[in-house]
Amino acid sequence: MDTLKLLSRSTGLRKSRHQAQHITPSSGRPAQPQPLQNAEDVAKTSKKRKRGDHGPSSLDDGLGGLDFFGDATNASSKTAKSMKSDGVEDGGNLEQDQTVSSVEHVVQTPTDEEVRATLKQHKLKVTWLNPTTSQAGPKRKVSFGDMRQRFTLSSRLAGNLDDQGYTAPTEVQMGALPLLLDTPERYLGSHGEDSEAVGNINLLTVAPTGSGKTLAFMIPLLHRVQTRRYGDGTVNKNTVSAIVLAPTKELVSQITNEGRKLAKGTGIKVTQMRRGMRLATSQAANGTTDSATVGQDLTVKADVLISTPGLLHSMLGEEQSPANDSLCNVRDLVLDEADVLLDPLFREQTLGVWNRLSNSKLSVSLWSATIGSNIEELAASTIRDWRSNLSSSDAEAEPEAPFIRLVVGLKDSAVPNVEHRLVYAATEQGKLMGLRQLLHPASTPQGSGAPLLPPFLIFTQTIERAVALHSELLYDIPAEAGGISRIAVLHADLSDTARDSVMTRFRKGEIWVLITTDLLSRGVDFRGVNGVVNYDIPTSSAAYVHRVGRTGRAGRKGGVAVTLYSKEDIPYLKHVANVVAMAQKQEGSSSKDSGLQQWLLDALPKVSKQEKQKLKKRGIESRTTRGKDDDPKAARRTRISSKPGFVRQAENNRKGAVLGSQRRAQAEAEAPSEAGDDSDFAGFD
Ligand SMILES: Nc1ncnc2c1ncn2[C@@H]1O[C@H](COP(=O)(O)OP(=O)(O)OP(=O)(O)O)[C@@H](O)[C@H]1O
Repeated sequence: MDTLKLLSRSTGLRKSRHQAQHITPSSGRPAQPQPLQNAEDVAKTSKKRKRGDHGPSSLDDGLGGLDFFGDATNASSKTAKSMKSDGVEDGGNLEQDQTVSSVEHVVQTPTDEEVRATLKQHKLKVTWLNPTTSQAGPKRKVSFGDMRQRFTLSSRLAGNLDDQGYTAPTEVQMGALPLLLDTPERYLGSHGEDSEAVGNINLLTVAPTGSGKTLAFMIPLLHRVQTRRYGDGTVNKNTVSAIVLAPTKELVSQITNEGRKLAKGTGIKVTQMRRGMRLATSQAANGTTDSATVGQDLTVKADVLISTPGLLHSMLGEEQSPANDSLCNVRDLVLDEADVLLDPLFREQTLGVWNRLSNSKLSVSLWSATIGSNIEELAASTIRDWRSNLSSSDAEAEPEAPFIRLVVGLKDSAVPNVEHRLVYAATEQGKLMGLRQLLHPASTPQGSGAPLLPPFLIFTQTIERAVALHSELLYDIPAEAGGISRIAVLHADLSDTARDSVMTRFRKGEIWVLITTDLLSRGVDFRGVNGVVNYDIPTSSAAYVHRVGRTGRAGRKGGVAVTLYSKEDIPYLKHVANVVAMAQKQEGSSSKDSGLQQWLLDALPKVSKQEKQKLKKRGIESRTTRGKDDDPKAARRTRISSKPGFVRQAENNRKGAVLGSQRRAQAEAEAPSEAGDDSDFAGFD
């Protein structure tokens, strides 16, 4: 019996898209947004995914282990269920009204079948990654309503959830909250010295974009910080006790914002790390050392610190002595968009921060919509190495925390509630024309389909191309409708203030079309985005999943993702087409709906591993100016313009001629006055 195989992932059929098309994100949110929910279908369909994975029967086995929805009265619930069907208690002596009240009590406790159906419906799959761990599991029912009692959640935190309008947890929250809020002894089956303390586990979660991962890590994080501060008193006020790392400044400030809303009134300080900031050491925050240090301008006190890995790593590098370690009390580390944080781009900084954390009770959680096996291995080995660096007394005192993988829905797939369109535009100019057709509702829909409703995001491969596309489209929105103020560009070369301003205006709905790079492809939550245009094809399937995940969030329907591709992209189209095909399979539509014929999909070349890596690193070669300083012709080819080269050349010639004649005219105008200084001077009257 494998109690670890909690659930065989099923692929439920979606409703027809014709129904979905009428529901736009702006038309309101579903009562309970569940990105993968499709109750009636899931109950009917179940597919075996792997040989030896026996689907429902292995689930039966699994129920003996991990059971999120049952509670300790499971056995009595079964008895009561039989009472319900029989109408009498064992022996048949109970009065009818007593039977009814017992039944009413029991109805709230799901039966095994209901648990199985719910797990299947929400496509939850939890796997133990520690090979030796005992497989006894928690038996908890999760809902925001009863969470306060079950996990002794503070009334403030529960109230803040309520104030934000969060009533029911999404799938990832259903899966992750019991794991993170419960005590580890339930999993380990042992009772350590710290048995009443909030659990110490390492968790790796893969869940679709927009499925509510932020809340799934933020609620337990705040609860644990609060418990440590007020419950067991192991941490003092305003001593950094939890860290969240995210790859971009935009995501960091969004998470800070969410955290602050949830922590309102709890006394927990959620702080966004900024350039030049210093952290108060635990002694200073405590008031036991020189308070002048704390009083300095840039020294901040924080309980929860949210940062990009680069900023925090460089701050730690500047810390004078490890004795003043401001992070020695950190017991929670969250890596949001973990795959990118552990990618070579950010790896050094992320691991630099991770390895600097010295508290032996540290829990690490990793979150993303796409986590490959290489990242999973890296995380497991980092946890092992980190532990091996603990002092022997610390390592002995602290049992090894379980490392658990939670997968919600189909791993590494795009959200199915978005309409995916792949549009062949042949050339660069064709792409610009295709984009204009999407922009202008008056134009006849052709290849790229019906026009998009603003607001929408346009992704390009490089900053130069984002800037060029922005200037090309600047006058495409009529002045009467707001003109150039409706279209903006956001990239890493802009100042922090400019980036903040664009984000705020886009969130407010003042900007309708936002052109950007992959900077905004991850994590950023714009609630009403109706569409995403991949002006340049994404350079990996994960990049596609994250880009298109900016629409269709929290289960909203009506989002559209258009990918424009030219003949240069064809060799790389397969990785996008595969993700689209998988999303459509989940949604129940065919590949034809995306604009890509099956025969073409089959005929597309497979990209080699080296090519994939090169593509991920450099993008489509013809669109990058990097390394082309000596070749102005190649650099010119990366430009975006609707005009063919010969027209641009003719225009340049004309401009040159006009400029030349202006110069000549100016020279002539100046010449007589110089020459005539003496001759024309007629003296004073
Ligand atoms: N329980 C809930 N009920 C209703 N809405 C929710 C719930 N949980 C989260 N949301 C909403 O869902 C949206 C997406 O959440 P979030 O940004 O956490 O997604 P995510 O899984 O982190 O996505 P990504 O992978 O793109 O980072 C947010 O607008 C959030 O407010």
